[in-house]
Amino acid sequence: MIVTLTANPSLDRTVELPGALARGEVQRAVAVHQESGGKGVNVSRALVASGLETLAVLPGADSDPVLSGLHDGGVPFAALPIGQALRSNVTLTEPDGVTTKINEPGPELSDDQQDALIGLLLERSRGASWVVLAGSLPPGVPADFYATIARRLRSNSDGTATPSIAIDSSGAPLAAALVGDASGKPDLLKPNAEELAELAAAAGFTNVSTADELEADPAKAAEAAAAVVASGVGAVLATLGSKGAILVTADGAWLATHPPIRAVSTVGAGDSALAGYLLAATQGGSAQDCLRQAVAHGAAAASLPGSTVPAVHQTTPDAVTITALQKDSQ
Ligand SMILES: Nc1ncnc2c1ncn2[C@@H]1O[C@H](COP(=O)(O)OP(=O)(O)OP(=O)(O)O)[C@@H](O)[C@H]1O
Ligand SMILES: O=P(O)(O)OC[C@@]1(O)O[C@H](CO)[C@@H](O)[C@@H]1O
Repeated sequence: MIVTLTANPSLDRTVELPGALARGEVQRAVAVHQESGGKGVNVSRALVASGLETLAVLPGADSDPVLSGLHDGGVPFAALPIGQALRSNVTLTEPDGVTTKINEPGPELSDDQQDALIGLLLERSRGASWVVLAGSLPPGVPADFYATIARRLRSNSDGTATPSIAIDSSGAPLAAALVGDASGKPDLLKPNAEELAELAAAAGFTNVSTADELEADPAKAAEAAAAVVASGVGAVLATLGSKGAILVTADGAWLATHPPIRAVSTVGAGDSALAGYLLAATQGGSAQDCLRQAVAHGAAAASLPGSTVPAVHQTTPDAVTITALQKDSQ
């Protein structure tokens, strides 16, 4: 069982434009898609699509459209009512694949609600193989929320094995994943290129590069990710958009690439990549198998509209090329 936590879920509305986005103009949409979203929710949706056992833990009332969508989509969830509506995030897609996203801050969670959400997660993740802590934190929630949860999961004394912990976030909550002792640090981090640049700087990597440089140079990205692993994180799966992804562990570093696809909407591609990784990991796959399935899932997600997530049969892992990389700078 893979449990996901989305502290700041969203109703994702994707608006397809007939041409390029024209600021200040009235434009007519060609189509609109609406899906329950938020990073952990997307991971759970992708796992359900491939028949894996998962539970999405999130705040929200039963009547909230995000929860109704999960219910209708057959995605198991456990929700904490918070007396406020969840947010809506809007995505504008242009025919050439350019995607513009506007994310709301989301409803504030009080201290009591934060404690209750952690309690719900701890209770429902007993016996889980993985817990995924994903997405931004809503207003009121401290940046070290995920580290606090990781510590609580690991200090659980109920006799069940501690799950592996994956974190996919950005900004301050992501940087906080590197602070403190080992018990608060994740087994797996899933940054994109921009987040990897921030993380590497936070990990003290002096040869810091921009996101564009890391996307263009996987060897440099592997060096940056190796600095993050050296700071106490189990593994870094860094997704590099159309350039594929790298995986860096204490044992090695690899690049995975997929032949070009026609990108329709990249929203949720990173979440699908993480789901692909976890799918292979729970089937006992090697590091390279996990990376291969991550990139196969990411490429399939990018070729689907809105934040649609692929099932494993829609992915093409055999088309993915894996190359070993040197992870340490010379
Ligand atoms: N234009 C593209 N062409 C081919 N594959 C893509 C493209 N964009 C994304 N992907 C695939 O999806 C994976 C994740 O993409 P990306 O690095 O953009 O994630 P992300 O920024 O975390 O996405 P999100 O936050 O929207 O889920 C990549 O590793 C790659 O496999
Ligand atoms: O605002 P956050 O929490 O950083 O990201 C939220 C979000 O952009 O992430 C998913 C795509 O990865 C979408 O479903 C959702 O709208």
